[in-house]
Amino acid sequence: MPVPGDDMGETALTRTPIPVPAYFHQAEQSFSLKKRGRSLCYTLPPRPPVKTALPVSRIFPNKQRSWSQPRPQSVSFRSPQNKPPASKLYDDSKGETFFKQCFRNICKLGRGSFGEVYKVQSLEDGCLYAVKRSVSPFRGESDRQRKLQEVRKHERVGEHPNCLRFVRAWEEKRMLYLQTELCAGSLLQHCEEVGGPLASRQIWNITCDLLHGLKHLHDRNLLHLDIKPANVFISYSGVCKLGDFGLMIELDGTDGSGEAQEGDPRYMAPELLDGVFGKAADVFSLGMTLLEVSCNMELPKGGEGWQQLRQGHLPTEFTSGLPPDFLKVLSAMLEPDHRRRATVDWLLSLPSIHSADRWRMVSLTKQRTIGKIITVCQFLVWIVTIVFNGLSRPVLGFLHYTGLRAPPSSPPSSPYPHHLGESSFSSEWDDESLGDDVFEVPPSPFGPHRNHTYHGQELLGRHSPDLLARPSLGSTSTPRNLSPDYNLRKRSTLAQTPNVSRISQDSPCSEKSASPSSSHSTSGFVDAEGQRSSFLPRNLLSMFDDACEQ
Ligand SMILES: Nc1ncnc2c1ncn2[C@@H]1O[C@H](COP(=O)(O)OP(=O)(O)OP(=O)(O)O)[C@@H](O)[C@H]1O
Ligand SMILES: [Mg+2]
Ligand SMILES: [Mg+2]
Repeated sequence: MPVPGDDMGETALTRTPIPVPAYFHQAEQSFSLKKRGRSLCYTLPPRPPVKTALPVSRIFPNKQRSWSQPRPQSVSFRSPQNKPPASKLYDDSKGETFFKQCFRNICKLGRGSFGEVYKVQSLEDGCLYAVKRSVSPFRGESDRQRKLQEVRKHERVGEHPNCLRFVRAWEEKRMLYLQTELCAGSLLQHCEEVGGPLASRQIWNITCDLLHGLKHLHDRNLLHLDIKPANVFISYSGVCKLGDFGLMIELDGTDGSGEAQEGDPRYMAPELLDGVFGKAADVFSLGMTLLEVSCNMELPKGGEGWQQLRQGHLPTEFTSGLPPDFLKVLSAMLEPDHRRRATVDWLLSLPSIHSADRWRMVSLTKQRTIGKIITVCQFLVWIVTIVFNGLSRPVLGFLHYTGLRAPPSSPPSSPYPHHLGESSFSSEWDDESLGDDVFEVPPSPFGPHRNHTYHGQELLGRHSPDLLARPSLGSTSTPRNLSPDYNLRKRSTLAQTPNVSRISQDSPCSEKSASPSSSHSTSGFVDAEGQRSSFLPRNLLSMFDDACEQ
């Protein structure tokens, strides 16, 4: 018997509400608070074994493809030309990789299913960046094309203050490298550090930032499809940015769902199960992200709790403490029916979001102004130190000459013996072998192997004491639980790292503006101590908190 359709061209059957199972109320118990210290490797499936060399066929002639050549090649879909990435520093005859010649590897920031992300310093401009290197070599041309798509997607996103900035990409020895702006960490890492629900001001700020970032994507007919706290990055000035565009699809008139993949099931919109890929799916994932960070709730990957959240039931034991305005926003984002779900434009037009946005603008402006004042003060202190040093030397020489002061027992060594070309991690980036363990993180100086040299941390400390304190992680998404002993050491280390007030700058690209001496300060905290101004160290992410509180 034909089923009568309604004016939306829908059958009555599709509108029938899904029956609620009798044992549904028990699902309430399936929600839990977030467990601390659980690393992402718990949730990721084991990676397939990687072949470290191209398969050699005895039947078909072994054609050398251009991308399997050892030379680096720039990857761009805007100007597709097979040419090496531009850098004055790169010398083809040296035999070292482009990465090794042009960057200093500081530490590992995190790891996802696609790549491992490293904090690096460009030896060309001195700025800090993040470089994501594909986790395994291209297995063939189709695998390569699939991986290269992330570059095309990044290029499509373009520039927006709430989207991670893409710098460039290149491929070398069957690996893809993506260079992006460096952020202080992911929202997931921030929440792990806070260890509880975020303050309401922070939540509003995150909501505003991410809605603006999402508007930028949706206005360009782009769907992110992988919005989650691990893919939201917090800049050094506390601005939230959408990143990891690996699953992004372009609607561009066509459905685009042919190539679409669902992201993390915890944040996935229900309609994706039916193959309906639309902007509403991103709004739902953003809603889930906000629910997680505002309630410190462990989102279910499946089961009753998963179903319940996708039927509009928000667990009241978690959401009861949320401000009513925010709860309204959350409910509109988590509307089960994608056709009735709020759009980004509608959300941005809400009075509550409007006023939160205004506060956000004011606090960011204030923060930037304070940052600039601190930078100017630092510069002045640096000038005064130089002038003082210049004057004190002849005076001390004179005193020594007149016998009033004893000479130093040994000549003072250069406090900054390290130069930019050096990398204590160079072996980590040894591309001769491309196996799984090539990118093992060097032991943290705070970890059990504290005797290891770890020059990179000093540089890290200059920009982000918070990251300095955060040990390098095998898996980014969830940082390790920090022991009280570790926190104590962290504090004392920070106290010895005087240049950290530089974090108040907007960009981690402060090497250029830094004093020449400080830009080479990788010899150790003790050396640096006597040389620098006495600014108090500031925790980067606490600036975010401060900005929120303002
Ligand atoms: N620009 C950056 N600044 C700081 N940290 C970063 C940056 N890019 C990545 N990270 C860290 O590395 C982690 C993994 O990065 P990313 O999400 O881009 O990798 P992925 O392999 O594409 O992950 P996924 O499995 O989600 O696809 C992030 O969660 C974050 O902790
Ligand atoms: Mg990711
Ligand atoms: Mg990804």
